[in-house]
Amino acid sequence: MAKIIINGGHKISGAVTIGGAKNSTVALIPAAILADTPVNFDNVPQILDVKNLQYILAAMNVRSNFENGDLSIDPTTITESELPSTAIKSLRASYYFMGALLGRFGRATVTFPGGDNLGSRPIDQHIKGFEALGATVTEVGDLITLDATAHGLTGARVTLDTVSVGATVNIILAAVKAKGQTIIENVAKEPEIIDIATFLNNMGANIRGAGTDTIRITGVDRLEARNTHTIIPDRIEAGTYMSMAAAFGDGVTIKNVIPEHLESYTSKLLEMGVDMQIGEDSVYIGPSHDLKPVSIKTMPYPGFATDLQQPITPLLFLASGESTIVETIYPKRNKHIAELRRMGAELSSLNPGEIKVNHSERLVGATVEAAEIRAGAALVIAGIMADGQTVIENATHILRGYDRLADKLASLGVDLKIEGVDLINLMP
Ligand SMILES: CC(=O)N[C@H]1[C@@H](OP(=O)(O)OP(=O)(O)OC[C@H]2O[C@@H](n3ccc(=O)[nH]c3=O)[C@H](O)[C@@H]2O)O[C@H](CO)[C@@H](O)[C@@H]1O
Ligand SMILES: C=C(OP(=O)(O)O)C(=O)O
Repeated sequence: MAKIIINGGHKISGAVTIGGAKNSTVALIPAAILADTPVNFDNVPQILDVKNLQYILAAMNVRSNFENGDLSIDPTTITESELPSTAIKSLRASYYFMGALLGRFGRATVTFPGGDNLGSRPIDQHIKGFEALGATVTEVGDLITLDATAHGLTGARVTLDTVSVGATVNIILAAVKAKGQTIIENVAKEPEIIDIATFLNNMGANIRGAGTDTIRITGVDRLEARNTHTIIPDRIEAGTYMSMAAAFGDGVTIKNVIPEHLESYTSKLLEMGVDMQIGEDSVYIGPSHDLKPVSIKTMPYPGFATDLQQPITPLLFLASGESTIVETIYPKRNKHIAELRRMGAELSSLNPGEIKVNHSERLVGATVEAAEIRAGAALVIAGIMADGQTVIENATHILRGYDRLADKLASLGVDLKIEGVDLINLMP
């Protein structure tokens, strides 16, 4: 079981470069199996989710090679195979193999995905989309079987009942080679969805409207990669380092950022009074003084991201009064609260989805547990701020999605070590 051990209390400074977006990468890799040629990605983050996706690809006889942030995938020898359920369960985005395998073979059998424990995470909207395109969906226990081999997939109009990133991408993957036109309404507008549409369109797909409420897809027969796809920077990783820098920094530059992807986040930091200079593709955060409390409500993009409500929390401890967070996407996403309280922080949740964060004068190191990736990110920041040693157990959740965490934090001056994870395999 991986552990992160931090000797806190030392201010951070310097520069950190943000990696490729986890939530793009974990969709692009399954999307690659739709290609009729090998595909190449760069700016790929070194995260456990990528390793597990490579493992799943290998089970389908799809070779992949990952070095120095460059990932090549050759899906031309793909075979239909049983997918390794432990790897499928290790991450949420394994659900993209449903759409991608449907698009490739007209059928798929995939174990219900894993991913972080944020409360209930249904996939009914994904299924609704697959059925609209003509797939028969059967669920037996944990196994979901999708089958459209009798008549093939045919374009259809699908209106999502809930704005869902996963359902939007999964329906795109299934529709991209379907017969005719698919129209998906009430879709998610996250930048990662635009990234995936760009990758597929550059291979010859016909996807229009990514980034708006309605996406139109006209099916094509072949997808051929002609160039390397550069993955967009991870806005959640960037937001995490911005919070860390504002909470306990002496001047930190965060590079490889698309500031437009973080507007609802940076506007909250500015409202608090964080010293921030936003450049074209970088953000400088100066030392913080006299921060004000804020009210935050998580919303689908372009609203305040649920994936940043926990990472911003340690910064809220510095504010002069009580801040409130309303978590509308995952009301039970509060596994950080008890752990931060163990470190001396004052925060509580009396009603589901409502968190009150108070000024907390001093944090002290403790042994805590990362129940999920962003709860873990909050603990990393708190551990850096705390006096003494913090041991974060169950740190695999954090390493699922934070690129080269140990190297990046060490370069900012953090005294930390990671134990119990196969680091050699995570190195370039
Ligand atoms: C791999 C990936 O990209 N993960 C992100 C993705 O997760 P994920 O794609 O799983 O999240 P969704 O956007 O689908 O979920 C949004 C909301 O819709 C609900 N819902 C979703 C699908 C469905 O079929 N039925 C349904 O009711 C969910 O319970 C949740 O309340 O978006 C989340 C919300 O921004 C982020 O926290 C995750 O980091
Ligand atoms: C919840 C997250 O990831 P996943 O959907 O992969 O579990 C996240 O990145 O914050």
